[in-house]
Amino acid sequence: MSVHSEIKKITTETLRKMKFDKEIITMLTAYDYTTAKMVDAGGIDAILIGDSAANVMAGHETTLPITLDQMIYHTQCVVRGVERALIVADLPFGSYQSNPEKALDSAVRMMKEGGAHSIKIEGGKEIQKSIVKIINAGIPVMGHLGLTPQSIYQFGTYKVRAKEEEEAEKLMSDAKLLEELGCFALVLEKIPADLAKRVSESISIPTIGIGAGAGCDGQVLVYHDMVGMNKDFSPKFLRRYLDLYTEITGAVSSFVKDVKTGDFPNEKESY
Ligand SMILES: Nc1nc(=O)c2c([nH]1)NC[C@@H]1CN(c3ccc(C(=O)N[C@@H](CCC(=O)O)C(=O)O)cc3)CN21
Ligand SMILES: CC(C)C(=O)C(=O)O
Ligand SMILES: [Mg+2]
Repeated sequence: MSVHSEIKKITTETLRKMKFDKEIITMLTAYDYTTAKMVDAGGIDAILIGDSAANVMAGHETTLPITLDQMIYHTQCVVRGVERALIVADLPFGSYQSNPEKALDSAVRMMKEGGAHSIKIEGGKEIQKSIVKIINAGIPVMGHLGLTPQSIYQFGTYKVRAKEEEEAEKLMSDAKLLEELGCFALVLEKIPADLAKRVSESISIPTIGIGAGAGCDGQVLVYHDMVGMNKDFSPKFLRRYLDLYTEITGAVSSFVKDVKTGDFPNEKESY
């Protein structure tokens, strides 16, 4: 890496400053080199190698089956495509919940083998010791509260979280705890907009929302959802910027037609 790098890299400190300057933070997922390159070139601030790879890459029903080895592989692919964005990698289900030592081992592997710049883990007070252990090793941690998909079998549904006062209060105190522990940012997933706004105003670290309204310090979406590759995922919080499902199936059927009719390859496309 050149010392005289032309590109200004985004760091956890950059995100902190963005909140201070009231500049809204953007994050998208990526799981592979080619996509990461495009997302980075589009000017995104942070790229998340989400455990949503279990869904959009592997076709699983939930995020639970993806392994640490698989997440490391996706992270390695993304890292090769990124020049500017901050790289955040999800620690998958089972790689940090059992004890702080295991959590640190998983985080270290994600940094050392994966090449991530930071890791994200789901939960608050329950995983406090693990968060401290990881941060003490010099690894930046992004928190994740609200709808935490690794706990889906406990929740039972993907409905909005923290609508009731009790859960909202726990979320607020977890958010303050994550700030105190030294997390550099925090994802808020599928919670009422007014709660997300109150949380964002109550802590100094940036909040990045998904289905958490405009009061957050940043917004994140799953790449495949926002480019319209996912036909069967239409939550209210999603904005689709392309209809790639239609575009790509159309392109495939044109290729099929051109080949079957003998139109492709033509003379110019042959040697
Ligand atoms: N493709 C994809 N996009 C995501 O945003 C995403 C994943 N996968 N996988 C991991 C988590 C799971 N997430 C989810 C999952 C479901 C809903 C959701 O709103 N589902 C239903 C409503 C469920 C209900 O009300 O019971 C919907 O409206 O589609 C939202 C976020 C967000 N993450
Ligand atoms: C939805 C985002 C925040 C996530 O955790 C993921 O993509 O796995
Ligand atoms: Mg995730």
